[in-house]
Amino acid sequence: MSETLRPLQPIENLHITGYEELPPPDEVKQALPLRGRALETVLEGHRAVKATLDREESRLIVIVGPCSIHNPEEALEYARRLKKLADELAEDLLILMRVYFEKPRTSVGWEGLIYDPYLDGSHRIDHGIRIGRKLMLDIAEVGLPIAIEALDLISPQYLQDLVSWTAIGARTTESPTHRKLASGISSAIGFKNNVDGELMVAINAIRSASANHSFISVTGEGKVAVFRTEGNPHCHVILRGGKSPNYDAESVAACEAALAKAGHQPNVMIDCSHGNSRKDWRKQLEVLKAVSQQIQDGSQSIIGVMLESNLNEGNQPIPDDPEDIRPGVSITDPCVGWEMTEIALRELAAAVGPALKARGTR
Ligand SMILES: O=C[C@H](O)[C@H](O)COP(=O)(O)O
Ligand SMILES: C=C(OP(=O)(O)O)C(=O)O
Repeated sequence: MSETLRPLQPIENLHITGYEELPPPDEVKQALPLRGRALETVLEGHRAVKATLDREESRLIVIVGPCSIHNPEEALEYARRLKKLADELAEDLLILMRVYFEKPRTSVGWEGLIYDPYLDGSHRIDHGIRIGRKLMLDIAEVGLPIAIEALDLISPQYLQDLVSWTAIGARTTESPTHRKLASGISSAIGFKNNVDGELMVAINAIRSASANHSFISVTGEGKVAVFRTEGNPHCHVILRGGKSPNYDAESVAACEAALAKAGHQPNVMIDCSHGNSRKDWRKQLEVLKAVSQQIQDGSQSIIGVMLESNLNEGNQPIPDDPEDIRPGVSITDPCVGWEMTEIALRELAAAVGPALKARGTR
């Protein structure tokens, strides 16, 4: 299956062991088309998130779901449960599901469903893209808008039409190529502070992604091309903690001030996980409560929260035999289990609803 690159010069491809061609994005999209209810879900997701960032609507955006998805059936079961909850809380919360397929590792580790769908190091990216796209279509068909992290610079051509909100992660917020990509992405996009907790990289990322750029990518037909962008007008910050947490009112106010100084909208999302939870799922609930309290106390800049949640709580190392993976449990960062997720989001909606309504809209 894998072909070997024959070097033209003895200095080329010294460390490349082979390659496989992928079908062009349009071919995959034609085989797995976005239409009907799924298309309506994506469009409504785009509209509602942007309306919230533009302060035309005042619900709280909630990005909730597994740290990473490794089992499509379990992800769909999660989506069905979440859809019911999203409908129940729709007056106060705009709920999107985290459908994270590409994991940025600190050093090495499983890199997500797209990169290694069989969790065995075979890296069947050709299968991963199709499996991922099919699952995204199924989730959108259920009626839940989708949130992803854009990590790879080419895979958006295969998948991004299904996405209603995008994140650039802590390890790539400072990357010029990701900022350029973000400038051309159709959905609203959140930039995390970096892993050390440095905020200015996210503010600079917004400045960059709001501007026009040119970069190299592939077309739907699979041809290499120069893409020109006009800049993304719907960028915001995500505070995810770093060396220390940054979800407290003082950190949020500092972020608000930095955004205002840079001439950007004071739109801040809080990630309850990662550096803010010290990767302890119980602490995510504490962070969520503290953020809820800030909104009740009148915060105007917090437009959303992110929660890592799965069918079952906690996480697990990937066993040697993927058959031994415990069902519904994260194989990356620890997640809140479903029962606690329901309780926490119901409490959040009841607590912040009146304050959000009092915020008003333009
Ligand atoms: O969200 C997931 C992880 O925090 C991220 O991919 C880094 O994980 P790692 O430090 O375990 O590699
Ligand atoms: C990798 C993630 O987060 P961060 O970039 O904040 O580490 C994530 O949200 O899955």
